[in-house]
Amino acid sequence: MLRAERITVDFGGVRAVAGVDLEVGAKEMLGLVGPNGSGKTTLLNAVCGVVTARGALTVDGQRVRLSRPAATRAAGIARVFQAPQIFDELSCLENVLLSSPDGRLVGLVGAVAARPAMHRRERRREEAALRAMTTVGLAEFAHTSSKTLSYGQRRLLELARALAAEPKVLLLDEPSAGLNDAETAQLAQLLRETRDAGLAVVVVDHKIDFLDSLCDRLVVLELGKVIAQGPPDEVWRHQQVINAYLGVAGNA
Ligand SMILES: Nc1ncnc2c1ncn2[C@@H]1O[C@H](COP(=O)(O)OP(=O)(O)OP(=O)(O)O)[C@@H](O)[C@H]1O
Repeated sequence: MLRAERITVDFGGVRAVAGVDLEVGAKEMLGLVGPNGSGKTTLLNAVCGVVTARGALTVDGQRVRLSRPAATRAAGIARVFQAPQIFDELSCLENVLLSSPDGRLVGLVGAVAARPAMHRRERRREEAALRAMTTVGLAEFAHTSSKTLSYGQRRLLELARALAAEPKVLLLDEPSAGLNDAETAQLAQLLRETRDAGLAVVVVDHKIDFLDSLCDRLVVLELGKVIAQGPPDEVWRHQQVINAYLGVAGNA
C-alpha cells in the first residue's frame, strides 16, 4: 500500500534521513523505532509531505509527489500528530470536519450552479466524520464543545480527524504519549481494528511494550538509516539494535 524509496531529508548540514526504503502493506501495522534523533519523526514528515525530501513515494501503486502535503493527503495518507491540534472554540464534529475540507464546489459556482451536488457532498463529509467519531467512541460528543474533552479523548478526536478522510495509510507519531494504561489499551485495540479494516498503519512510539504487542513488523532507525527490520521479537535480539539503544559507537 505504501512504498517509500531512498527517502532522504537534509536540514542544512544534518542528514536526518539517509536513503530509507519503507514498505507497508494493507492490513499491516509497522512500528518505527530508534534512539532519540534517529530520524523517525522526520521520516513520517517526509512521507506526509511536510518537509522537503528526496526519493520516491507510491500509495496503492500510484506515484505521489514528495514535499507536497496536499498531494500526499489526496493520495490517501493521513497523519495523527504528537500534540492534539484541536480548536476549543469548535464542537467535536466541527473539529473533525475541519480535517476533510472539500473546496471543489465552493465559491459562486458552488453556491449557485451546483447547490444540490454541494449539499450531497457536505452530507457525505458529515457522515464520514460521524462514522470516524463512532469508531473512536466519541459519537456522543459530536455536538459538544471540544473544550470539555479529557486529554485522552482529545487524542482520540485527533485520530477521528485522520480517519474521517478515509485514508489508505495512517501515520501516528507517539500516539500513546500522555495516555494512562486503560487509554493505551483502548488505543491499541482501535489501531488493530483500523489495520484490520485494510489500512497500512505506521506508528512511532517510545513505549516498546505497546509497539511489540501491536506491530506486525518493526523498522529500526539509527542516524537516519535502517539498521534492522522484522518481527519485534527478532529485531530486539539484533546486536546492532542492542548497541544503538545502549549508545555503543560505530553502528552507522
Ligand atoms: N527542523 C529541523 N531542523 C534541523 N534539524 C532537525 C530538524 N528536525 C529534526 N532535526 C534533526 O534531525 C535528526 C532527526 O530528528 P528526528 O526528530 O526526526 O528524530 P526522532 O528519531 O524522531 O527523535 P525523537 O525520538 O527524539 O523524537 C536529529 O539530528 C534532529 O536534531
